[in-house]
Amino acid sequence: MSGTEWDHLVVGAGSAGSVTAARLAAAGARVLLVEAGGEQPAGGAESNPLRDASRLILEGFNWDHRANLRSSTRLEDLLNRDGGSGGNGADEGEGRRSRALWNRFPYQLGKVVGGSSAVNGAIALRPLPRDFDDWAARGNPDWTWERVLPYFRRIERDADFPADDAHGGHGPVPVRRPGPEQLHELETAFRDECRRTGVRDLPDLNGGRERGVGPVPANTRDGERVDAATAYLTEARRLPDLEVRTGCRVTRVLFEGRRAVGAELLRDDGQRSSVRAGNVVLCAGAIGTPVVLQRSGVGAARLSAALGVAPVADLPGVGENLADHPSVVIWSLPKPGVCEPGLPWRQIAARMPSGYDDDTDVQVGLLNNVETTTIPGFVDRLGWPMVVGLSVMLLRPESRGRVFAESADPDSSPVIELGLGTVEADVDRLMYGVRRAWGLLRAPGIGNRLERTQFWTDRMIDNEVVLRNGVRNIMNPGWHAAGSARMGPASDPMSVVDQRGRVHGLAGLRVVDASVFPSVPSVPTNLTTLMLAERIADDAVTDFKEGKRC
Ligand SMILES: Cc1cc2nc3c(=O)[nH]c(=O)nc-3n(C[C@H](O)[C@H](O)[C@H](O)COP(=O)(O)OP(=O)(O)OC[C@H]3O[C@@H](n4cnc5c(N)ncnc54)[C@H](O)[C@@H]3O)c2cc1C
Repeated sequence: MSGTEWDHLVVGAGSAGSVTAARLAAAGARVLLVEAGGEQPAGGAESNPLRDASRLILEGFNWDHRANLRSSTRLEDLLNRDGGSGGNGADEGEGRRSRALWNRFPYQLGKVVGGSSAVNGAIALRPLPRDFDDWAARGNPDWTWERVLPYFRRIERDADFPADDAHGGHGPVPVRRPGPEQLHELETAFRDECRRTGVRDLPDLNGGRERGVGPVPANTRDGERVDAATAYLTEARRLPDLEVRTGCRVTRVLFEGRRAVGAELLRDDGQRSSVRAGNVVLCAGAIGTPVVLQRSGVGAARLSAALGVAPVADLPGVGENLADHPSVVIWSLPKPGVCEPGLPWRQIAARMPSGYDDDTDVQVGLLNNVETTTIPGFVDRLGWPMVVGLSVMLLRPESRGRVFAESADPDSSPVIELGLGTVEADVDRLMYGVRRAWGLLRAPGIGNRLERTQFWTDRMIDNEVVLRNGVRNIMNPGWHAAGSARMGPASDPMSVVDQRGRVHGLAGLRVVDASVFPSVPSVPTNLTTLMLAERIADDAVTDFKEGKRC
Protein backbone atom coordinates (compact mmCIF):
# COMPACT_ATOMS: atom_id res chain seq x y z
CA MET A 1 0.00 0.00 0.00
CA SER A 2 1.25 3.47 -0.77
CA GLY A 3 0.23 7.12 -0.70
CA THR A 4 -1.75 9.15 1.82
CA GLU A 5 -3.10 7.67 5.00
CA TRP A 6 -6.61 9.05 5.43
CA ASP A 7 -8.21 9.63 8.82
CA HIS A 8 -11.43 8.07 7.52
CA LEU A 9 -12.25 6.01 4.47
CA VAL A 10 -16.03 6.19 3.92
CA VAL A 11 -17.37 3.53 1.58
CA GLY A 12 -20.50 4.54 -0.37
CA ALA A 13 -21.80 8.08 -1.00
CA GLY A 14 -25.48 7.28 -0.40
CA SER A 15 -27.79 8.54 2.33
CA ALA A 16 -25.55 7.56 5.23
CA GLY A 17 -22.21 8.05 3.48
CA SER A 18 -23.05 11.62 2.45
CA VAL A 19 -23.89 12.59 6.04
CA THR A 20 -20.92 10.76 7.57
CA ALA A 21 -18.32 12.13 5.16
CA ALA A 22 -19.69 15.68 5.41
CA ARG A 23 -19.76 15.72 9.21
CA LEU A 24 -16.27 14.23 9.56
CA ALA A 25 -14.76 16.53 6.96
CA ALA A 26 -16.39 19.56 8.62
CA ALA A 27 -14.67 18.51 11.86
CA GLY A 28 -11.30 18.67 10.12
CA ALA A 29 -10.74 14.98 9.36
CA ARG A 30 -9.07 13.93 6.11
CA VAL A 31 -11.79 11.90 4.46
CA LEU A 32 -11.76 9.77 1.33
CA LEU A 33 -15.32 8.98 0.16
CA VAL A 34 -15.39 6.15 -2.38
CA GLU A 35 -18.51 5.58 -4.50
CA ALA A 36 -19.12 2.75 -6.96
CA GLY A 37 -21.46 4.87 -9.10
CA GLY A 38 -20.78 8.09 -10.93
CA GLU A 39 -21.38 11.76 -10.31
CA GLN A 40 -24.89 13.11 -10.82
CA PRO A 41 -25.46 15.07 -14.02
CA ALA A 42 -24.95 18.78 -13.38
CA GLY A 43 -27.77 21.31 -13.18
CA GLY A 44 -31.45 21.34 -12.40
CA ALA A 45 -34.32 19.18 -13.59
CA GLU A 46 -33.77 20.01 -17.30
CA SER A 47 -30.34 18.35 -17.35
CA ASN A 48 -30.45 16.11 -14.28
CA PRO A 49 -33.18 13.44 -14.32
CA LEU A 50 -32.42 12.69 -10.66
CA ARG A 51 -34.05 15.98 -9.67
CA ASP A 52 -37.46 14.85 -10.96
CA ALA A 53 -39.36 13.80 -7.85
CA SER A 54 -42.51 12.86 -9.75
CA ARG A 55 -41.12 9.38 -10.44
CA LEU A 56 -38.71 6.74 -9.18
CA ILE A 57 -35.40 6.46 -11.04
CA LEU A 58 -35.02 2.77 -11.86
CA GLU A 59 -32.65 2.88 -14.82
CA GLY A 60 -29.32 4.50 -15.58
CA PHE A 61 -28.21 5.24 -12.00
CA ASN A 62 -28.84 1.90 -10.34
CA TRP A 63 -27.41 -1.44 -9.34
CA ASP A 64 -28.98 -4.08 -11.54
CA HIS A 65 -29.63 -6.36 -8.55
CA ARG A 66 -32.21 -9.12 -8.76
CA ALA A 67 -33.92 -10.34 -5.61
CA ASN A 68 -35.67 -13.55 -4.78
CA LEU A 69 -38.86 -12.50 -3.03
CA ARG A 70 -38.94 -15.68 -0.95
CA SER A 71 -36.06 -17.77 0.35
CA SER A 72 -34.20 -20.78 -0.98
CA THR A 73 -31.64 -23.36 0.03
CA ARG A 74 -28.96 -21.61 -1.93
CA LEU A 75 -26.81 -20.59 1.06
CA GLU A 76 -27.02 -24.08 2.56
CA ASP A 77 -26.07 -25.50 -0.86
CA LEU A 78 -23.02 -23.26 -0.96
CA LEU A 79 -21.96 -24.13 2.59
CA ASN A 80 -22.46 -27.86 2.11
CA ARG A 81 -20.73 -28.15 -1.24
CA ASP A 82 -17.70 -30.47 -0.96
CA GLY A 83 -14.56 -28.37 -0.80
CA GLY A 84 -16.50 -25.44 -2.24
CA SER A 85 -14.54 -22.24 -2.60
CA GLY A 86 -15.95 -19.29 -4.35
CA GLY A 87 -17.75 -20.88 -7.32
CA ASN A 88 -21.26 -20.50 -8.61
CA GLY A 89 -23.14 -22.97 -6.44
CA ALA A 90 -26.49 -22.45 -8.12
CA ASP A 91 -25.42 -24.42 -11.18
CA GLU A 92 -24.62 -27.57 -9.26
CA GLY A 93 -26.58 -30.31 -7.50
CA GLU A 94 -29.13 -29.00 -5.04
CA GLY A 95 -28.49 -25.48 -6.27
CA ARG A 96 -30.16 -26.28 -9.56
CA ARG A 97 -33.36 -27.10 -7.72
CA SER A 98 -33.27 -23.90 -5.71
CA ARG A 99 -32.74 -21.93 -8.91
CA ALA A 100 -36.05 -23.32 -10.15
CA LEU A 101 -37.64 -21.48 -7.22
CA TRP A 102 -35.91 -18.30 -8.22
CA ASN A 103 -38.30 -15.42 -8.55
CA ARG A 104 -36.30 -12.53 -9.90
CA PHE A 105 -37.45 -9.12 -8.80
CA PRO A 106 -35.54 -6.04 -10.03
CA TYR A 107 -34.01 -4.48 -6.93
CA GLN A 108 -32.55 -1.31 -8.42
CA LEU A 109 -30.89 0.48 -5.52
CA GLY A 110 -29.06 3.72 -6.20
CA LYS A 111 -25.57 3.57 -7.70
CA VAL A 112 -24.60 7.22 -7.99
CA VAL A 113 -23.43 9.99 -5.68
CA GLY A 114 -26.46 10.28 -3.37
CA GLY A 115 -27.09 6.51 -3.51
CA SER A 116 -30.68 5.37 -3.08
CA SER A 117 -31.71 8.82 -1.83
CA ALA A 118 -31.08 10.06 -5.38
CA VAL A 119 -33.42 7.55 -7.03
CA ASN A 120 -36.11 7.12 -4.39
CA GLY A 121 -39.69 8.30 -3.93
CA ALA A 122 -38.58 11.30 -1.81
CA ILE A 123 -41.05 10.37 0.93
CA ALA A 124 -39.75 11.93 4.14
CA LEU A 125 -41.60 10.02 6.84
CA ARG A 126 -40.24 9.66 10.36
CA PRO A 127 -40.69 6.37 12.17
CA LEU A 128 -43.05 5.97 15.12
CA PRO A 129 -41.83 6.18 18.73
CA ARG A 130 -42.66 2.48 19.16
CA ASP A 131 -40.12 1.58 16.45
CA PHE A 132 -37.41 2.85 18.76
CA ASP A 133 -38.95 1.09 21.77
CA ASP A 134 -38.27 -2.02 19.74
CA TRP A 135 -34.67 -0.98 18.98
CA ALA A 136 -34.11 -0.36 22.71
CA ALA A 137 -35.75 -3.68 23.65
CA ARG A 138 -33.28 -5.43 21.37
CA GLY A 139 -30.42 -4.24 23.56
CA ASN A 140 -29.92 -0.72 22.23
CA PRO A 141 -31.02 1.61 25.06
CA ASP A 142 -29.25 4.61 23.51
CA TRP A 143 -31.72 4.58 20.60
CA THR A 144 -35.00 5.51 22.29
CA TRP A 145 -37.38 8.04 20.65
CA GLU A 146 -36.28 10.76 23.10
CA ARG A 147 -32.66 10.21 22.15
CA VAL A 148 -33.12 10.13 18.40
CA LEU A 149 -35.58 13.05 18.16
CA PRO A 150 -32.85 15.73 18.33
CA TYR A 151 -31.17 14.11 15.32
CA PHE A 152 -34.35 14.15 13.24
CA ARG A 153 -34.66 17.83 14.15
CA ARG A 154 -31.07 18.41 13.10
CA ILE A 155 -31.74 16.93 9.64
CA GLU A 156 -34.96 18.70 8.79
CA ARG A 157 -35.96 22.11 7.52
CA ASP A 158 -39.68 21.59 7.94
CA ALA A 159 -41.67 24.17 6.02
CA ASP A 160 -45.00 23.28 7.63
CA PHE A 161 -44.06 22.90 11.31
CA PRO A 162 -40.94 25.03 11.56
CA ALA A 163 -38.57 24.72 14.51
CA ASP A 164 -40.57 23.67 17.55
CA ASP A 165 -39.80 21.02 20.16
CA ALA A 166 -40.70 18.27 17.75
CA HIS A 167 -39.60 19.62 14.36
CA GLY A 168 -36.42 20.94 12.86
CA GLY A 169 -36.38 24.27 11.08
CA HIS A 170 -32.76 24.70 10.07
CA GLY A 171 -31.42 21.36 8.81
CA PRO A 172 -30.09 20.61 5.34
CA VAL A 173 -33.11 18.52 4.21
CA PRO A 174 -36.25 20.43 3.23
CA VAL A 175 -39.48 18.72 4.32
CA ARG A 176 -42.80 19.83 2.91
CA ARG A 177 -46.37 18.48 2.78
CA PRO A 178 -48.95 19.32 0.14
CA GLY A 179 -51.65 21.71 1.34
CA PRO A 180 -55.36 20.81 0.93
CA GLU A 181 -55.53 23.03 -2.17
CA GLN A 182 -52.72 21.03 -3.79
CA LEU A 183 -54.51 17.70 -3.51
CA HIS A 184 -55.82 16.09 -6.68
CA GLU A 185 -59.51 15.21 -6.87
CA LEU A 186 -58.70 11.52 -6.31
CA GLU A 187 -56.58 12.37 -3.27
CA THR A 188 -59.38 14.45 -1.77
CA ALA A 189 -61.79 11.59 -2.40
CA PHE A 190 -59.36 9.16 -0.72
CA ARG A 191 -59.05 11.42 2.34
CA ASP A 192 -62.83 11.89 2.54
CA GLU A 193 -63.48 8.17 2.32
CA CYS A 194 -60.90 7.49 5.04
CA ARG A 195 -62.65 10.04 7.26
CA ARG A 196 -66.06 8.56 6.48
CA THR A 197 -64.85 5.13 7.55
CA GLY A 198 -63.46 6.34 10.86
CA VAL A 199 -59.84 7.25 10.08
CA ARG A 200 -59.24 10.64 11.65
CA ASP A 201 -57.24 13.48 10.11
CA LEU A 202 -53.55 13.54 10.94
CA PRO A 203 -52.05 16.72 9.48
CA ASP A 204 -48.56 15.68 10.61
CA LEU A 205 -47.67 12.07 9.88
CA ASN A 206 -44.24 12.85 11.42
CA GLY A 207 -45.52 13.99 14.79
CA GLY A 208 -45.26 10.63 16.56
CA ARG A 209 -48.98 9.76 16.45
CA GLU A 210 -49.81 6.48 14.80
CA ARG A 211 -53.25 6.49 13.21
CA GLY A 212 -54.71 8.86 10.73
CA VAL A 213 -54.86 10.10 7.19
CA GLY A 214 -52.69 12.99 6.13
CA PRO A 215 -50.49 14.61 3.53
CA VAL A 216 -47.22 12.78 2.84
CA PRO A 217 -44.11 14.81 3.72
CA ALA A 218 -41.51 14.92 0.95
CA ASN A 219 -37.88 15.98 0.80
CA THR A 220 -38.41 18.17 -2.21
CA ARG A 221 -37.92 21.80 -3.15
CA ASP A 222 -40.21 23.19 -5.85
CA GLY A 223 -41.05 19.65 -6.88
CA GLU A 224 -37.40 18.61 -7.20
CA ARG A 225 -35.89 15.76 -5.16
CA VAL A 226 -33.30 16.90 -2.62
CA ASP A 227 -31.15 13.83 -2.11
CA ALA A 228 -28.57 13.30 0.64
CA ALA A 229 -25.63 14.35 -1.54
CA THR A 230 -27.31 17.59 -2.55
CA ALA A 231 -28.22 18.29 1.07
CA TYR A 232 -24.91 17.32 2.69
CA LEU A 233 -22.10 17.06 0.16
CA THR A 234 -22.56 20.19 -1.93
CA GLU A 235 -21.06 22.38 0.81
CA ALA A 236 -18.72 19.73 2.19
CA ARG A 237 -17.04 19.18 -1.16
CA ARG A 238 -15.57 22.67 -0.89
CA LEU A 239 -13.55 21.54 2.15
CA PRO A 240 -9.89 20.87 1.36
CA ASP A 241 -9.63 17.49 3.10
CA LEU A 242 -12.59 15.69 1.53
CA GLU A 243 -11.93 13.74 -1.66
CA VAL A 244 -14.82 12.00 -3.42
CA ARG A 245 -13.68 9.21 -5.74
CA THR A 246 -16.44 7.95 -8.04
CA GLY A 247 -16.62 4.96 -10.39
CA CYS A 248 -14.62 3.06 -7.79
CA ARG A 249 -15.69 0.06 -5.75
CA VAL A 250 -14.29 -1.20 -2.47
CA THR A 251 -13.82 -4.91 -3.00
CA ARG A 252 -12.68 -5.73 0.52
CA VAL A 253 -11.53 -4.21 3.78
CA LEU A 254 -7.87 -4.80 4.65
CA PHE A 255 -6.88 -5.83 8.16
CA GLU A 256 -3.74 -6.06 10.24
CA GLY A 257 -4.74 -8.62 12.84
CA ARG A 258 -8.14 -7.50 14.02
CA ARG A 259 -7.72 -3.84 13.06
CA ALA A 260 -9.07 -2.48 9.78
CA VAL A 261 -6.33 -0.45 8.11
CA GLY A 262 -7.75 0.37 4.69
CA ALA A 263 -9.37 -1.22 1.68
CA GLU A 264 -8.79 -2.61 -1.76
CA LEU A 265 -10.30 -0.57 -4.59
CA LEU A 266 -11.39 -1.50 -8.10
CA ARG A 267 -12.00 1.26 -10.60
CA ASP A 268 -14.47 0.99 -13.48
CA ASP A 269 -11.51 0.81 -15.91
CA GLY A 270 -10.32 -2.32 -14.12
CA GLN A 271 -7.43 -0.68 -12.26
CA ARG A 272 -6.86 -2.05 -8.76
CA SER A 273 -5.27 -0.20 -5.86
CA SER A 274 -5.43 0.04 -2.11
CA VAL A 275 -5.73 2.84 0.42
CA ARG A 276 -4.81 3.13 4.08
CA ALA A 277 -7.03 4.79 6.64
CA GLY A 278 -7.14 5.13 10.42
CA ASN A 279 -10.84 4.28 10.35
CA VAL A 280 -12.95 2.51 7.77
CA VAL A 281 -16.66 3.37 7.72
CA LEU A 282 -18.89 1.13 5.61
CA CYS A 283 -21.90 3.02 4.24
CA ALA A 284 -22.53 0.76 1.23
CA GLY A 285 -26.16 0.07 2.18
CA ALA A 286 -28.01 -3.00 3.41
CA ILE A 287 -27.03 -5.02 0.33
CA GLY A 288 -23.55 -3.60 -0.35
CA THR A 289 -22.18 -3.56 3.20
CA PRO A 290 -22.73 -7.20 4.24
CA VAL A 291 -21.29 -8.40 0.95
CA VAL A 292 -18.12 -6.32 1.37
CA LEU A 293 -17.82 -7.66 4.92
CA GLN A 294 -18.26 -11.26 3.79
CA ARG A 295 -15.63 -10.89 1.06
CA SER A 296 -13.31 -9.42 3.71
CA GLY A 297 -13.62 -12.47 5.97
CA VAL A 298 -16.09 -10.83 8.37
CA GLY A 299 -19.17 -13.03 8.59
CA ALA A 300 -20.06 -16.62 9.33
CA ALA A 301 -16.81 -18.60 9.50
CA ARG A 302 -18.36 -21.30 7.29
CA LEU A 303 -19.13 -18.73 4.62
CA SER A 304 -15.57 -17.34 4.70
CA ALA A 305 -14.35 -20.92 4.19
CA ALA A 306 -16.78 -21.52 1.30
CA LEU A 307 -15.70 -18.28 -0.35
CA GLY A 308 -12.03 -19.13 0.16
CA VAL A 309 -11.25 -15.93 2.06
CA ALA A 310 -9.13 -15.69 5.19
CA PRO A 311 -11.46 -15.48 8.21
CA VAL A 312 -11.12 -12.29 10.28
CA ALA A 313 -14.19 -12.39 12.55
CA ASP A 314 -16.85 -15.07 12.92
CA LEU A 315 -20.03 -12.96 12.91
CA PRO A 316 -22.92 -15.12 11.67
CA GLY A 317 -25.33 -12.17 11.66
CA VAL A 318 -23.62 -10.56 8.65
CA GLY A 319 -26.15 -10.73 5.81
CA GLU A 320 -28.92 -12.24 7.96
CA ASN A 321 -32.10 -10.52 9.27
CA LEU A 322 -32.63 -8.67 6.00
CA ALA A 323 -35.99 -6.90 6.09
CA ASP A 324 -38.10 -4.91 3.65
CA HIS A 325 -41.70 -3.71 3.67
CA PRO A 326 -43.96 -6.01 1.67
CA SER A 327 -46.78 -4.29 -0.11
CA VAL A 328 -49.64 -5.08 -2.45
CA VAL A 329 -50.74 -2.50 -4.99
CA ILE A 330 -54.17 -2.62 -6.61
CA TRP A 331 -53.79 -0.95 -10.02
CA SER A 332 -56.64 0.72 -11.91
CA LEU A 333 -57.11 2.56 -15.18
CA PRO A 334 -58.41 6.10 -14.55
CA LYS A 335 -61.20 7.54 -16.68
CA PRO A 336 -59.98 9.87 -19.44
CA GLY A 337 -58.93 13.28 -18.13
CA VAL A 338 -58.73 12.27 -14.45
CA CYS A 339 -54.94 11.92 -14.32
CA GLU A 340 -52.16 13.97 -15.87
CA PRO A 341 -48.52 13.14 -16.54
CA GLY A 342 -45.99 15.00 -14.38
CA LEU A 343 -48.39 15.71 -11.49
CA PRO A 344 -47.29 14.56 -8.01
CA TRP A 345 -47.74 10.84 -7.55
CA ARG A 346 -47.85 10.19 -3.82
CA GLN A 347 -49.39 12.92 -1.71
CA ILE A 348 -51.73 11.23 0.74
CA ALA A 349 -51.58 8.15 2.96
CA ALA A 350 -53.32 6.66 5.94
CA ARG A 351 -51.91 4.56 8.78
CA MET A 352 -54.57 2.28 10.15
CA PRO A 353 -55.27 -1.17 11.54
CA SER A 354 -55.73 -3.69 8.74
CA GLY A 355 -58.48 -5.28 10.84
CA TYR A 356 -56.43 -8.43 11.55
CA ASP A 357 -56.31 -7.11 15.12
CA ASP A 358 -56.44 -3.63 16.61
CA ASP A 359 -52.81 -2.80 15.89
CA THR A 360 -51.94 0.03 13.49
CA ASP A 361 -50.19 -2.29 11.08
CA VAL A 362 -50.66 -1.00 7.51
CA GLN A 363 -50.17 2.15 5.52
CA VAL A 364 -52.64 2.58 2.69
CA GLY A 365 -51.55 5.15 0.15
CA LEU A 366 -52.81 6.51 -3.13
CA LEU A 367 -50.38 6.31 -6.05
CA ASN A 368 -51.67 8.80 -8.54
CA ASN A 369 -50.80 10.00 -12.07
CA VAL A 370 -48.39 7.07 -12.51
CA GLU A 371 -47.05 6.88 -16.06
CA THR A 372 -46.32 3.22 -16.67
CA THR A 373 -43.48 4.01 -19.09
CA THR A 374 -41.48 5.38 -16.13
CA ILE A 375 -41.20 1.92 -14.56
CA PRO A 376 -39.20 -0.58 -16.62
CA GLY A 377 -41.40 -3.40 -17.96
CA PHE A 378 -44.53 -2.01 -16.29
CA VAL A 379 -46.36 -0.84 -19.40
CA ASP A 380 -46.04 -4.34 -20.90
CA ARG A 381 -47.53 -5.91 -17.79
CA LEU A 382 -50.45 -3.51 -17.47
CA GLY A 383 -51.01 -2.35 -21.02
CA TRP A 384 -52.26 1.04 -19.79
CA PRO A 385 -50.24 4.25 -20.16
CA MET A 386 -51.45 5.89 -16.97
CA VAL A 387 -52.58 4.18 -13.77
CA VAL A 388 -53.78 4.81 -10.27
CA GLY A 389 -52.73 2.47 -7.47
CA LEU A 390 -53.94 1.81 -3.98
CA SER A 391 -50.94 0.51 -2.11
CA VAL A 392 -51.09 -1.46 1.11
CA MET A 393 -47.74 -1.55 2.90
CA LEU A 394 -47.15 -3.70 5.96
CA LEU A 395 -45.55 -1.46 8.58
CA ARG A 396 -43.62 -3.93 10.71
CA PRO A 397 -43.10 -7.23 8.89
CA GLU A 398 -41.87 -10.20 10.91
CA SER A 399 -40.48 -12.08 7.90
CA ARG A 400 -36.74 -11.90 7.35
CA GLY A 401 -34.46 -12.73 4.46
CA ARG A 402 -30.72 -12.63 3.88
CA VAL A 403 -28.07 -11.47 1.48
CA PHE A 404 -24.78 -13.21 0.78
CA ALA A 405 -21.84 -13.33 -1.57
CA GLU A 406 -21.74 -16.57 -3.52
CA SER A 407 -18.23 -15.90 -4.71
CA ALA A 408 -15.19 -13.89 -3.65
CA ASP A 409 -15.16 -12.41 -7.16
CA PRO A 410 -16.23 -8.76 -6.71
CA ASP A 411 -17.97 -8.85 -10.11
CA SER A 412 -20.36 -11.63 -9.10
CA SER A 413 -23.86 -10.57 -8.07
CA PRO A 414 -24.92 -10.88 -4.45
CA VAL A 415 -27.68 -13.35 -3.69
CA ILE A 416 -30.63 -11.44 -2.23
CA GLU A 417 -33.45 -13.40 -0.61
CA LEU A 418 -36.11 -11.13 0.84
CA GLY A 419 -38.15 -13.90 2.43
CA LEU A 420 -41.38 -11.90 2.05
CA GLY A 421 -44.39 -13.60 3.59
CA THR A 422 -42.37 -16.39 5.20
CA VAL A 423 -44.15 -15.53 8.46
CA GLU A 424 -47.84 -16.27 7.89
CA ALA A 425 -49.07 -13.35 10.04
CA ASP A 426 -47.52 -10.96 7.49
CA VAL A 427 -49.67 -12.50 4.75
CA ASP A 428 -52.74 -12.37 7.00
CA ARG A 429 -52.25 -8.70 7.80
CA LEU A 430 -51.78 -7.84 4.15
CA MET A 431 -54.94 -9.78 3.25
CA TYR A 432 -56.95 -7.75 5.74
CA GLY A 433 -55.26 -4.60 4.48
CA VAL A 434 -56.16 -5.40 0.87
CA ARG A 435 -59.78 -5.89 1.90
CA ARG A 436 -59.70 -2.52 3.64
CA ALA A 437 -58.16 -0.83 0.58
CA TRP A 438 -60.70 -2.52 -1.69
CA GLY A 439 -63.48 -0.89 0.34
CA LEU A 440 -61.88 2.53 -0.21
CA LEU A 441 -61.45 1.86 -3.92
CA ARG A 442 -65.11 0.93 -4.33
CA ALA A 443 -66.33 4.16 -2.72
CA PRO A 444 -68.09 6.31 -5.35
CA GLY A 445 -65.66 9.25 -5.00
CA ILE A 446 -62.80 7.02 -6.13
CA GLY A 447 -64.55 4.19 -8.00
CA ASN A 448 -66.50 6.56 -10.26
CA ARG A 449 -63.26 8.09 -11.48
CA LEU A 450 -61.80 4.72 -12.50
CA GLU A 451 -62.48 2.81 -15.71
CA ARG A 452 -61.47 -0.62 -14.46
CA THR A 453 -59.18 -2.46 -12.05
CA GLN A 454 -56.50 -4.96 -12.90
CA PHE A 455 -56.69 -8.54 -11.60
CA TRP A 456 -58.88 -8.12 -8.49
CA THR A 457 -62.68 -8.53 -8.40
CA ASP A 458 -65.23 -8.52 -5.57
CA ARG A 459 -65.44 -12.31 -5.71
CA MET A 460 -61.70 -12.71 -5.37
CA ILE A 461 -61.57 -10.33 -2.42
CA ASP A 462 -64.39 -12.24 -0.70
CA ASN A 463 -62.80 -15.64 -1.22
CA GLU A 464 -60.28 -16.43 1.56
CA VAL A 465 -58.20 -18.89 -0.46
CA VAL A 466 -58.08 -16.80 -3.62
CA LEU A 467 -57.24 -13.65 -1.67
CA ARG A 468 -54.44 -15.40 0.24
CA ASN A 469 -52.91 -16.78 -2.97
CA GLY A 470 -53.28 -13.44 -4.71
CA VAL A 471 -51.58 -11.55 -1.88
CA ARG A 472 -48.80 -14.12 -1.60
CA ASN A 473 -48.01 -13.94 -5.30
CA ILE A 474 -48.45 -10.23 -5.82
CA MET A 475 -46.67 -8.79 -2.78
CA ASN A 476 -43.59 -6.79 -3.65
CA PRO A 477 -40.82 -5.24 -1.58
CA GLY A 478 -40.52 -1.48 -1.11
CA TRP A 479 -36.77 -1.22 -1.90
CA HIS A 480 -36.34 -0.51 1.83
CA ALA A 481 -33.61 -3.08 2.56
CA ALA A 482 -32.52 -2.93 6.21
CA GLY A 483 -31.14 -4.92 9.10
CA SER A 484 -28.52 -7.13 7.42
CA ALA A 485 -25.74 -6.20 9.88
CA ARG A 486 -27.86 -5.39 12.86
CA MET A 487 -26.94 -3.38 15.91
CA GLY A 488 -27.07 -5.08 19.29
CA PRO A 489 -25.06 -6.18 22.30
CA ALA A 490 -22.13 -8.54 21.79
CA SER A 491 -24.11 -11.11 23.80
CA ASP A 492 -26.57 -11.34 20.87
CA PRO A 493 -24.86 -13.79 18.51
CA MET A 494 -26.66 -12.36 15.48
CA SER A 495 -25.73 -8.74 16.12
CA VAL A 496 -22.85 -7.29 14.13
CA VAL A 497 -22.22 -3.79 15.49
CA ASP A 498 -22.54 -2.07 18.85
CA GLN A 499 -24.68 1.00 19.51
CA ARG A 500 -22.00 3.26 18.01
CA GLY A 501 -21.74 1.28 14.78
CA ARG A 502 -18.44 -0.42 15.74
CA VAL A 503 -18.11 -3.97 14.45
CA HIS A 504 -17.96 -6.41 17.35
CA GLY A 505 -14.51 -7.77 18.07
CA LEU A 506 -12.70 -5.57 15.54
CA ALA A 507 -11.02 -2.16 15.70
CA GLY A 508 -11.06 0.64 13.16
CA LEU A 509 -14.27 -0.51 11.47
CA ARG A 510 -17.73 1.01 11.67
CA VAL A 511 -20.93 0.27 9.77
CA VAL A 512 -23.22 3.27 9.33
CA ASP A 513 -26.19 2.64 7.03
CA ALA A 514 -29.58 0.94 6.89
CA SER A 515 -27.97 -2.46 7.44
CA VAL A 516 -27.52 -1.75 11.16
CA PHE A 517 -31.20 -1.09 11.91
CA PRO A 518 -32.17 -3.58 14.64
CA SER A 519 -35.59 -3.83 12.97
CA VAL A 520 -37.20 -2.12 10.01
CA PRO A 521 -39.16 0.98 11.10
CA SER A 522 -42.83 1.57 10.20
CA VAL A 523 -41.95 3.91 7.33
CA PRO A 524 -39.78 4.08 4.20
CA THR A 525 -36.21 4.15 5.41
CA ASN A 526 -34.39 7.23 4.13
CA LEU A 527 -35.00 9.69 6.96
CA THR A 528 -34.15 7.02 9.54
CA THR A 529 -30.88 6.33 7.73
CA LEU A 530 -29.97 10.02 7.74
CA MET A 531 -30.79 10.23 11.46
CA LEU A 532 -28.69 7.17 12.23
CA ALA A 533 -25.74 8.60 10.30
CA GLU A 534 -26.03 12.00 12.03
CA ARG A 535 -26.01 10.27 15.39
CA ILE A 536 -23.05 7.95 14.77
CA ALA A 537 -21.14 10.74 13.01
CA ASP A 538 -21.33 12.64 16.32
CA ASP A 539 -19.53 9.74 18.02
CA ALA A 540 -16.99 9.47 15.22
CA VAL A 541 -16.28 13.22 15.35
CA THR A 542 -15.81 13.06 19.14
CA ASP A 543 -13.38 10.16 18.75
CA PHE A 544 -11.53 12.05 16.04
CA LYS A 545 -11.23 15.21 18.14
CA GLU A 546 -9.95 13.18 21.08
CA GLY A 547 -7.39 11.56 18.80
CA LYS A 548 -8.97 8.11 19.17
CA ARG A 549 -9.45 5.50 16.47
CA CYS A 550 -12.64 3.51 16.79
C1 LIG B 1 -36.35 2.84 -5.74
C2 LIG B 1 -36.32 3.22 -4.30
C3 LIG B 1 -37.36 3.97 -3.74
C4 LIG B 1 -37.31 4.33 -2.39
N1 LIG B 1 -38.24 5.20 -1.91
C5 LIG B 1 -38.07 5.73 -0.67
C6 LIG B 1 -38.85 6.83 -0.23
O1 LIG B 1 -39.66 7.38 -0.97
N2 LIG B 1 -38.65 7.29 1.03
C7 LIG B 1 -37.75 6.74 1.88
O2 LIG B 1 -37.67 7.15 3.03
N3 LIG B 1 -36.97 5.71 1.47
C8 LIG B 1 -37.08 5.24 0.21
N4 LIG B 1 -36.22 4.29 -0.24
C9 LIG B 1 -35.22 3.73 0.69
C10 LIG B 1 -34.09 4.70 1.03
O3 LIG B 1 -33.74 5.48 -0.09
C11 LIG B 1 -32.89 3.89 1.53
O4 LIG B 1 -33.29 3.16 2.68
C12 LIG B 1 -31.70 4.72 1.93
O5 LIG B 1 -31.31 5.57 0.88
C13 LIG B 1 -30.56 3.79 2.32
O6 LIG B 1 -29.41 4.53 2.59
P1 LIG B 1 -28.02 3.79 2.73
O7 LIG B 1 -27.01 4.85 3.01
O8 LIG B 1 -28.14 2.66 3.67
O9 LIG B 1 -27.75 3.14 1.29
P2 LIG B 1 -27.65 3.85 -0.14
O10 LIG B 1 -28.26 5.20 -0.13
O11 LIG B 1 -28.16 2.87 -1.11
O12 LIG B 1 -26.09 4.06 -0.34
C14 LIG B 1 -25.18 3.04 -0.57
C15 LIG B 1 -24.13 3.59 -1.52
O13 LIG B 1 -22.99 2.75 -1.51
C16 LIG B 1 -22.55 2.52 -2.82
N5 LIG B 1 -21.84 1.25 -2.80
C17 LIG B 1 -22.35 0.01 -2.64
N6 LIG B 1 -21.36 -0.91 -2.63
C18 LIG B 1 -20.20 -0.23 -2.77
C19 LIG B 1 -18.84 -0.62 -2.81
N7 LIG B 1 -18.47 -1.90 -2.68
N8 LIG B 1 -17.89 0.34 -2.98
C20 LIG B 1 -18.25 1.66 -3.11
N9 LIG B 1 -19.54 2.07 -3.08
C21 LIG B 1 -20.50 1.14 -2.88
C22 LIG B 1 -23.82 2.52 -3.64
O14 LIG B 1 -23.56 2.74 -5.01
C23 LIG B 1 -24.62 3.62 -2.98
O15 LIG B 1 -24.35 4.88 -3.54
C24 LIG B 1 -36.23 3.90 -1.58
C25 LIG B 1 -35.20 3.16 -2.13
C26 LIG B 1 -35.21 2.84 -3.48
C27 LIG B 1 -34.07 2.07 -4.06
